[in-house]
Amino acid sequence: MGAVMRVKICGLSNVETLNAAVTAGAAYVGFVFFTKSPRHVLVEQARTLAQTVPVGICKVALTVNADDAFLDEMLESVPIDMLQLHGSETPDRVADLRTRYGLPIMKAVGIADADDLPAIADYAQVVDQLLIDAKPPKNADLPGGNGLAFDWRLIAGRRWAVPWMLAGGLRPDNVAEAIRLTGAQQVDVSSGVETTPGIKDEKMIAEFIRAAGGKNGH
Ligand SMILES: O=C(O)c1ccccc1N[C@@H]1O[C@H](COP(=O)(O)O)[C@@H](O)[C@H]1O
Repeated sequence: MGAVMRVKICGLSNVETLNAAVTAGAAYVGFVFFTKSPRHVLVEQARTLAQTVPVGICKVALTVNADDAFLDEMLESVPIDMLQLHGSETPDRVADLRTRYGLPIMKAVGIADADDLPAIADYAQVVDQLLIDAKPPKNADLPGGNGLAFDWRLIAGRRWAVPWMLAGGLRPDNVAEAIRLTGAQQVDVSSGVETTPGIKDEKMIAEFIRAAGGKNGH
């Protein structure tokens, strides 16, 4: 029997779409704590949402170069299972955060061409998981969540020392091909299941998880 595909739905900000992700079989649900993002949630809002997530589904907090004061406050209130670091956090900063909070860390690494690949192995030394995403365009407002894919052939057949997740421009109509080309066993989506930036669609969420072959093991 093949490995179970694990799907993360990121940028959930209301109970309806959170429930849709849970019901459709998401293994991870993500909350974005980045004020420039159309998916940004406040700490209180995330707390309310996170409290409804069944045990066994990983609740991920996405932050971008967050400082300790914010992380202390957020993690005090919100029952988070994993930190996703989506900024320019260095390997040393990642290692410090992992020790400070005792939570699994997933570091996003942006890929545009082959020169970006060594950073994946560098971060693999200090994280629990890697998130391999498209590098944002220069001057982009957001370091992720732009609906942009990279050339998946760049990572075809490659393996790293820790589990990894594929992200960037995935949609219900391309995720199966992305999985086939890269061998990913975990995939992450945000804008590909939205009607407009920040507005998730329950049907697209279910369609994406079905197309990816996702199950949460429940
Ligand atoms: O989703 C956001 O708004 C966001 C903001 C800041 C950093 C990362 C963000 N999203 C993450 O980006 C990737 C790819 O997203 P997309 O599917 O291409 O829209 C994904 O990991 C999101 O978690």
